[in-house]
This record gives sequence, C-alpha cells and structure tokens, in this order.
Amino acid sequence: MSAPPDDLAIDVHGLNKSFGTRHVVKDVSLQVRRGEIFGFLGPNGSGKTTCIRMLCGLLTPDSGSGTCLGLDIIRQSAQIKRQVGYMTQRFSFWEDLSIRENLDFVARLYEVRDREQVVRRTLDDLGLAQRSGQLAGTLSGGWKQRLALAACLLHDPQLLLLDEPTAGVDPSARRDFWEELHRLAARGISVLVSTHYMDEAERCHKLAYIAWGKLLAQGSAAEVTEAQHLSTWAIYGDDLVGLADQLRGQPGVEQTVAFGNSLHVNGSDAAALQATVTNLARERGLRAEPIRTSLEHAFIYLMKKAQEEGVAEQGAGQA
Ligand SMILES: Nc1ncnc2c1ncn2[C@@H]1O[C@H](COP(=O)(O)OP(=O)(O)OP(=O)(O)O)[C@@H](O)[C@H]1O
Repeated sequence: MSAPPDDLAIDVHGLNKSFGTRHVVKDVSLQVRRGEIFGFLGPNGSGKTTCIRMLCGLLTPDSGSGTCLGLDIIRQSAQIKRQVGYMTQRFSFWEDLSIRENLDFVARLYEVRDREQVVRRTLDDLGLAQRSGQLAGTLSGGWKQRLALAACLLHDPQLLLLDEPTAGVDPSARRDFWEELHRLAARGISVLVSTHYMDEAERCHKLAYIAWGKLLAQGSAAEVTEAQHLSTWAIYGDDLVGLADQLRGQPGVEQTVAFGNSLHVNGSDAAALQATVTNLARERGLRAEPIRTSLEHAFIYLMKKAQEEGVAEQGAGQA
C-alpha cells in the first residue's frame, strides 16, 4: 500500500541524469517514509551519489520530479538544503581545530541560534563531550565519522542523506554509528544512507539496489530477497573452484559463490537445483544442505540478471 504524501520524506519519480553522453541515473523513483532508515546499495559508480545530490538540490535532474520533505526538488532546492543534513563521502573538517571548535564553526555557517547550547547538546547526544577538546586530526576513523554526523545534525535537519558514512570504519565503530542512526530514526528523523556493507543493509527498514543507474529492487531486506524466488544450497568441500566449474551450466544452477569452506549454489528452479546438487554431492561424497537465501545472494543474482538483460549496455557503465 502506498503511503500518503505527508508521510513521505522523499517521494521522487522518473529521475534521469546524464553527464555528457553517459546516462548515469535512469528513471529512478524512490519513496522514503518519515522516520525510516532507507539503505541505498549498488556497485561503485552505479549512480548512488548522483541520486543523493539530486534529492538534496545540489544537482538538477534532466527529467523527473518529486518532493523532498514536501518541497519540490527542482523549484525549492534552496529550502531543501536548509532542512537536510548531507554527509558526503569525503567529509572535511579542520584537523587543527578541536571537536568543539569544528562544531562551533559549522554552527556559525548554518547561523544556528543559541549556538553554544546547541553545540553542547550535540556533543552530549553523540557521546563526544568527553573528547570535545581533542584535535579532529588525531581522531580515529570511527570518531571522525561521529564528528561528521554531529556536524550534519547541528541545524536540526528532518532528513539525513549519508553517503557511505562508514567506509573504512572498523566493525565496532560501525555498530555504534548504526545504533546512533536508529536512535535518530526513533526521534522521527528520516535517513537515506548509501553503503556497501551487507550487515548495514540488513539494519535498514527498507532498501533499494541500483546498478548501471537503474533501480533493480526496492523493499525491506526480506521482500527484496524473497522477490528473487531463489533457492539456495551449501555444499561443503575442499576444491570449491573445481566444484563450481563442474556445476556451471548444470540444470537448475544459476550462480555459484564460494563462502569460506562451502560453495553456495542458487537457482530459481528449486526442484532442478535440488536434483543437481544432491546427485553431485552423492557422487563426490560431499555434504550438501538447503540454506536461507541471503540478501547478498539476492544482490549478486539481481546483478547477473540485469547483465543478461543488457541493462549494463544501455548508455552507462560502472566507473
Ligand atoms: N560531475 C560528474 N561529471 C561526470 N561524470 C560524473 C560526475 N559525477 C558522477 N559521474 C559519473 O557518474 C557515474 C555514477 O557516479 P556516482 O558517484 O553517482 O556513483 P556511486 O554509485 O555513488 O559510486 P560509489 O559507490 O563509487 O560512490 C560514474 O560513472 C561517475 O564517474
């Protein structure tokens, strides 16, 4: 069921963008509810940043329309910028200023009222108070990302657009960062976040997968996975590469992916796949069992299907 427009933080339809002859975003439509964490996934160069920049009014689409926080993305881009917190892939701050000084500087740029109080509250909210005097240049990756998030929040935005905010950050700092995102969402702030990490994708309320500028799937992690109608088996053995070679082209086998000491085999014809896998396992004396199809399997499958359908050749390539 579609959400009423008031309930949508982002509601855009048919966005297109070309750079020269390269058509890098193709007919993208997105709906993000208020208070939702929406994950944006796709390979490098698939068009995520370009979409994000069109949503917050930094880039004008060649065609398409829609609203961000109820404001028109083409005619009201200046107002959108004031209500959105945008964390770019390369957030820059002043290395020789402390955390507090950096935040104070950003708050001045945004002309935040009651600046001192807002900076103090933001430091507290994001667990930065104890380190507020530390020079930004001496922070670890995880703390730098936290500072970047704090800077995005100073002007009290209703929507956060976060472009790969945790790239290169260790798992424990990533987990803390995501706890923070969920706290913000619980306060009603909407979050659109691009990521390459599967565990992060699974922590989103909804997600979209984009490749070659085209949205290939949208929904909750479970919906996106189920929509592929894939069944998956794990075969345990030593020579996984040889096993994959042997399975390629066999009835029911559409893709094989090595995961640690097992080979995951997917296909949409469950009966044919089961027959092929169990026969091979019996012949070679290997253990095989059906497993849950993961989001990662679904994404790999979506990419393969899109390639077969020629989506990759239609005007744009990955960077
Ligand atoms: N200003 C620009 N001028 C020309 N080409 C551009 C421009 N911005 C992006 N592109 C190209 O558009 C395509 C999509 O880039 P975009 O940065 O949106 O992808 P992305 O999905 O965010 O990639 P990544 O995951 O690597 O950040 C790429 O091929 C990129 O080289």
